[in-house]
Amino acid sequence: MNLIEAKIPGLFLVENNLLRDNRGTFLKTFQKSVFEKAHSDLNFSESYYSVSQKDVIRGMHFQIPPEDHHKLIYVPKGKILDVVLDLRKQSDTFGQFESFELSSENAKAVLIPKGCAHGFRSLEDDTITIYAVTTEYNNVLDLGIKWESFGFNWGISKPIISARDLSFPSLEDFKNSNPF
Ligand SMILES: Cc1cn([C@H]2C[C@H](O)[C@@H](COP(=O)(O)OP(=O)(O)O[C@H]3O[C@H](C)C(=O)[C@H](O)[C@H]3O)O2)c(=O)[nH]c1=O
Repeated sequence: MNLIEAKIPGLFLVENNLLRDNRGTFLKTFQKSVFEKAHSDLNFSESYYSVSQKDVIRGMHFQIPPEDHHKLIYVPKGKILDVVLDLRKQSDTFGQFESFELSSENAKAVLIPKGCAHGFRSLEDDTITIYAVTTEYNNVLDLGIKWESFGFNWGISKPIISARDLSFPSLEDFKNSNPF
């Protein structure tokens, strides 16, 4: 398990060791002694997963203070194009994004810091995405940025996307109320 810091400070690509034998595969998704080198306050409060058909886009999501959270993302089945957007006004990479291909085959994960928006495009049917977060869900503080408003090329113009995600403000409009 190896954490590689990305261009966005506090964002890490996690390279995992996928073990295979005649029964199938085994992969460790979290190890405190390794992850605490990245974030000392990494205490996960809850975890959930979604199943997505090809060309679903979920995002861009985040929770605002006091319930903002770090987020660990991995894909035990299928493949996603994972996207992270830095919303921290004081960050050198404010407004910048990074993307990673996560799949059951490459066994990679992404550790996302507080103050960043997260989303992904599913690249295969029946893709399972697992999320672990360091605060519990709060439907009032769970907000978003519109998927096509910050300059990222998703490679698709008509994704399968929720009405809620379509209703999010653009990055430009969000700037007026940005709490990060
Ligand atoms: C997270 C959560 C959601 N919900 C409800 C809210 C909605 O009615 C429904 C689905 O939630 P949402 O549409 O936010 O799910 P996704 O669009 O898949 O969002 C997920 O994928 C993106 C990429 C992320 O980064 C989010 O952290 C993650 O929540 O479950 C709950 O009742 N409890 C919960 O803890």
